[in-house]
Amino acid sequence: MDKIVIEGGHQLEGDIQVSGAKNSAIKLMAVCLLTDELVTLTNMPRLRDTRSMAGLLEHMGVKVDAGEGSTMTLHAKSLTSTTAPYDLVRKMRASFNVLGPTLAREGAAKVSLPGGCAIGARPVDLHLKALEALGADIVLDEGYVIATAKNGLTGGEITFPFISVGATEHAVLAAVLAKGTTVLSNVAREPEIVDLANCLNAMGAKIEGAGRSEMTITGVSKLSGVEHAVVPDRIEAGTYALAAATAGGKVRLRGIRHDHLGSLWPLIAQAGAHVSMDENTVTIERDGGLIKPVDLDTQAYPGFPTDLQAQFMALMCLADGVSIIRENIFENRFMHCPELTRMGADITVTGREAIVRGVKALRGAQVMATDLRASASLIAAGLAAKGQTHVGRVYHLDRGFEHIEVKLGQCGAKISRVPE
Ligand SMILES: CC(=O)N[C@H]1[C@@H](OP(=O)(O)OP(=O)(O)OC[C@H]2O[C@@H](n3ccc(=O)[nH]c3=O)[C@H](O)[C@@H]2O)O[C@H](CO)[C@@H](O)[C@@H]1O
Ligand SMILES: C=C(OP(=O)(O)O)C(=O)O
Repeated sequence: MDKIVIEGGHQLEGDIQVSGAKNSAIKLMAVCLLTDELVTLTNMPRLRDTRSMAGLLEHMGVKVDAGEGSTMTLHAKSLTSTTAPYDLVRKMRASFNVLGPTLAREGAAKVSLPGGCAIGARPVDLHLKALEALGADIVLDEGYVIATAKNGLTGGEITFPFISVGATEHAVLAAVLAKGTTVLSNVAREPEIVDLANCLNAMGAKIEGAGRSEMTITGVSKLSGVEHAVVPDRIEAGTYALAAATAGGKVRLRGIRHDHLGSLWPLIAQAGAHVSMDENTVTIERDGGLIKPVDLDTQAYPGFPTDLQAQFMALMCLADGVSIIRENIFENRFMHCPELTRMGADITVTGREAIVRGVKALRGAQVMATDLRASASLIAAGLAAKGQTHVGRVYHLDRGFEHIEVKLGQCGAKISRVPE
């Protein structure tokens, strides 16, 4: 397995092109199960997660062509299997979302309970309740969800008790081909949900309200093929913005939707970095002045994303004072704290809160990536630290960041990937 080695203490200077969003791309890939026509996705990131999803879809009979660049075609002319086995689903959470579309198309599906980042218990009860509300019969057997809908799915009313991105997407993916109208209340409003709805609507679906708390879906009997560009990755963009603020320097992010990170920019500015933007770029600049402490509270969109919490913490480790970071979405998403502590950070975690007492400098150390975004926080800390940092278990990183060492290297970071 590879590790990332960083020689810290070099400011970042340059441009970074933001890729398509991993968390949209993998759900958009599942869309192909809803049509026997060709689905072409452009601005696709090349990631371990998109490869895993492609592997699962191929197992089900989908012809996937990932080509060389950022275009992927998927053709589910007919399905050869309605089973998504454990070995293919355990690698990532979103693969579970093949259940709804397969059920909608074939009337039956058997899908392993999912894996994904170990950041909490992450049950799928809301997904299953949503599918049941659409008429699915569901049993759990030996780690698999076995779902049937002999007469097809029918529209229903679903009020989610709390916001879930995955369950919202899953309900949408199932309801588009259901008979009748589905009303979804208290849904997630993330840009990735809007991206999914835009793609499905371009295929002939009738989805209203994406990006708002209530969505209405009028089922259609058939969806056509589509060509759709994946929305820019707001989490990747936010990660590089925070890395620039942490390491210092000036980085211009290209191909970004800055309106998707409305909760981040004021906090970066409050921390002491200068943020400027035009239509498709955002520039982050910090000249080495003091980093100010900023408190943070993760929330569902449009609140501050949990997927940037670890990276923001890396910045706060170097603040001139104390900040309190509260994680409201996942109950176990502070595993980067002991690793940052190995680099000299002063962090106390109590339940869902981390108290970060800023230190004057971080020191390079051997650290371990515990999950995807935690890995990125360790890299940002390593860029700012004195000396060498070795980040192990980079397979987490490869799930969701396209060529991170190349993109940072182009901005002057001394970063390389070496066999462990
Ligand atoms: C592949 C993908 O897009 N992953 C993202 C998605 O994950 P994911 O879709 O898994 O996250 P959810 O929004 O569903 O999870 C929110 C909370 O709801 C809980 N929950 C969820 C479903 C359910 O059936 N029961 C239940 O209790 C979860 O354990 C968690 O505590 O949204 C998260 C929140 O923005 C992001 O951090 C992840 O990067
Ligand atoms: C938690 C994440 O991914 P997953 O939901 O696939 O584990 C993430 O993208 O930060």
